[in-house]
Amino acid sequence: MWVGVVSLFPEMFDAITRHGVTGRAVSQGRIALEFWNPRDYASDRHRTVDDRPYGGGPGMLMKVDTLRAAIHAARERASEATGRSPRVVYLSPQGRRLDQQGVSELASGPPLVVVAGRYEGIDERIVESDIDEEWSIGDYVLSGGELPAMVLIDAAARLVPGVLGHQDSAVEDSFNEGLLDCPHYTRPEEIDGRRVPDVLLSGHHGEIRRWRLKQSLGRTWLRRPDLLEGRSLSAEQQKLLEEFIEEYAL
Ligand SMILES: Nc1nonc1C(=O)N[C@@H]1CC[C@H](O)C1
Repeated sequence: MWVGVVSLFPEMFDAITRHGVTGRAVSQGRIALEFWNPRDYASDRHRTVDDRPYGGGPGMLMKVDTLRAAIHAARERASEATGRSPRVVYLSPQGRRLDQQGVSELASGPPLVVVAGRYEGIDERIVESDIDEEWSIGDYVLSGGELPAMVLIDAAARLVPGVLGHQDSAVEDSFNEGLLDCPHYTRPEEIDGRRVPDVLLSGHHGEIRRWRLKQSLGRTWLRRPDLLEGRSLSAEQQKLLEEFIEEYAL
């Protein structure tokens, strides 16, 4: 997976390029990240990358010419590196809310150029002319688009074949089945009197699978019933959820 990143702080992305699952994927060449910093396109002595908003008010916007130059350079490189025109996405609270479905769509589409805003954001005319899609990681305001960009890239990278050591762990992740994840346990068998559920010590893989699915369904029912709305459950899933609800009511 190739991703172009437009950011004033490319060094922030060390968090995903040098650590963990994504860092390994980069070192193995399964993921390639390339960076364009608008500051490199500044021609003035102070290498200005921000500008004042028309209409006044607090805060600044990203300067148009340096941002556009960086986006255009990233677009060109995307086509050169992948042979396909990129999808340019901008992270902002005004965007479509990112969820696993959205991650899957983005990961399976054209190569991505991810634009990370700073200050109060970017000129609307750039959104109209240079941005293909606007995405949000949630209803809160951050200092920059770099963390949202890393969230998106990390989630997309996990879907690239071979990135996860044990491919199933992607499937068992929350939201891959559209359900919340089941509880997980590791050594020791008891912590302050709290024991690991016996089924997980039984070695009965079929029972363990059913227990985990039941817990996922039950947790989703308790914590995120919206995820179950309009969702058709298999006969097994329906039975397990009904069992969970009965036990919960006791
Ligand atoms: N929530 C979010 N999901 O994606 N991006 C954000 C976000 O808060 N962006 C900041 C707004 C102004 C600053 O430029 C960056």
